[in-house]
Amino acid sequence: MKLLVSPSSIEEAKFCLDADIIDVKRPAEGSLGANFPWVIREIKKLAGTTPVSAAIGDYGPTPGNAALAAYGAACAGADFVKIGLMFNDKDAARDVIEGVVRAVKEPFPEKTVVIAAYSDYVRLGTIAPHVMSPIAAECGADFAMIDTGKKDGKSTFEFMNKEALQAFTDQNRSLGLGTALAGSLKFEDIPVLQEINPEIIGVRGMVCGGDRSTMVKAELVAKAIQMVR
Ligand SMILES: O=C[C@H](O)COP(=O)(O)O
Repeated sequence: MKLLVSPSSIEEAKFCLDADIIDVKRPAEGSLGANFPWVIREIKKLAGTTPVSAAIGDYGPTPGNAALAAYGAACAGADFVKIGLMFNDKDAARDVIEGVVRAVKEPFPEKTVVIAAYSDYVRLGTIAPHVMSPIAAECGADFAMIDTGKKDGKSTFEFMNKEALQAFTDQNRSLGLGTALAGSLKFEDIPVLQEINPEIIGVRGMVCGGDRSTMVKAELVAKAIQMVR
């Protein structure tokens, strides 16, 4: 299980260099809010051989917008391009995922596409993670992810229990997809996450000390790395 940490700036990224994946985002623009291409570029330089991920946003059914943003993130240097589906329509999900996969993989076949659905999909009225995964697999994406869509401090574990997260991870494995789990995860969730054993867990609030709108703290990143490895 690898640790993905989400800094929101170049300054914060300096505290995340020992994580397995550095995930560039702009929390002020939503759960998977996109940061600027120059920030992705600078963090990629800073990261050296550590893979860099970039969130491109929480999207409605707008495949053109999503594909262009995905291409932009890949051109800026992201090794992982991550999109959230903030709508509930299977056909539209297929269009968005197809667009994003093609935009990234045609020029950069080695890059990784991550499709996120939200653990709080019922309250958001968005596509369920287990419905999204088979579509992501059919379209050639690499990872299916769960995150919380509304960042109000409620954790993914408040919306999906261990069994549901395990079923999602197993389903993805059988579809040939990797799994990333996130959503206000806490240090005390790490043992159960290790039992579920997704390929990646993603954190921000945990390494900010609980409030994801504050700065990432180097000592909390070190603690998370030590607990995960
Ligand atoms: O990709 C993972 C997210 O950045 C998780 O953020 P969070 O832990 O604050 O919910």
